[in-house]
Amino acid sequence: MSDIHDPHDPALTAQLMACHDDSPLLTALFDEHDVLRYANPAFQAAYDVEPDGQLNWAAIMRHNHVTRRGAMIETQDIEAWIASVLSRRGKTAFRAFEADLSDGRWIWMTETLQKQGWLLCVASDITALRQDSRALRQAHARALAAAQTDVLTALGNRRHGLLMLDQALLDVDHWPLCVALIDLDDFKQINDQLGHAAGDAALIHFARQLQATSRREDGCSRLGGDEFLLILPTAGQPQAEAIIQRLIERVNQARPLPEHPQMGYSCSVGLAQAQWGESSEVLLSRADAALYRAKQAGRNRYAVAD
Ligand SMILES: Nc1nc2c(ncn2[C@@H]2O[C@H](COP(=O)(O)OP(=O)(O)OP(=O)(O)O)[C@@H](O)[C@H]2O)c(=O)[nH]1
Repeated sequence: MSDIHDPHDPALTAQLMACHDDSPLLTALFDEHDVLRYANPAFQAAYDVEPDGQLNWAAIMRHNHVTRRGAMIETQDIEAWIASVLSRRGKTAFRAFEADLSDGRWIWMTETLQKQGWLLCVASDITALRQDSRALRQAHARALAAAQTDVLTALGNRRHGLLMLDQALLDVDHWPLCVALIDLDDFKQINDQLGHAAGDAALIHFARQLQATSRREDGCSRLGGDEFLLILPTAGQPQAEAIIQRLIERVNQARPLPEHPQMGYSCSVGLAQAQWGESSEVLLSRADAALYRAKQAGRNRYAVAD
């Protein structure tokens, strides 16, 4: 039999790469740390980027924002914009959306999550499609994103977090699955002593630490007030504990308010590993009981649910 169907055939691989090189489709591959590992010439030209084995997606977006090339990003706060997109990027097996490029093109981007955590991005130029329904579609996409986003921190909001949890509990590919309920310690004091705006700044700061510490596939959301939910797919208890430990240490070292360089803060965490068939309500109530124990034990620590 001919080996033309052998996916490991080097000749076939070379042919496939040549196709990508010549293709008008924008194709890129990001690894599990969201570092760009491959981009075909169409993608490189569109996003003004060259893979160097270090550049991650967020850095590409910051560069695009500053230079006004590549992705069209209309925001006053690029970090909030990045946080908001990261709360959706790479969280589901497949996602597709429209996006504008600064050169005036309009693309249909698809993101396909590979089993090992790499993200395949393929986009086609849809500028020529009918413009009349475009505004409506964009408004719809914006409304959908807003409905999922916490206004203050730009993380997923409560509704989005709970929806992601329900989906994760049903997806066998996400198991083992852990969740962490996180609550800032004595947060009321920050508000009382330094004012509500300082409290807001601390909440935003914490949201950034949470995203920076977690993996791309993890779901970060703000449930309300100073309480956050971290969904950890494909993480057993030891891995989840390591991530939470890193988060607690990172927060301990942080000084969130430049105008109050002495002020630190901390958080407490209730960690629970999901059991097959368990509802999100029961899982969260176990995590909540663990969080309560962490608070009782002196705060600035995590406790694991029974
Ligand atoms: N600045 C600010 N404060 C908020 C916001 N939402 C809720 N809060 C405040 O967050 C505080 C939450 O306090 P609690 O979690 O009950 O208690 P705590 O002081 O953190 O103490 P422990 O949780 O027991 O460690 C309350 O004072 C709320 O008013 C917000 O969006 N911005």
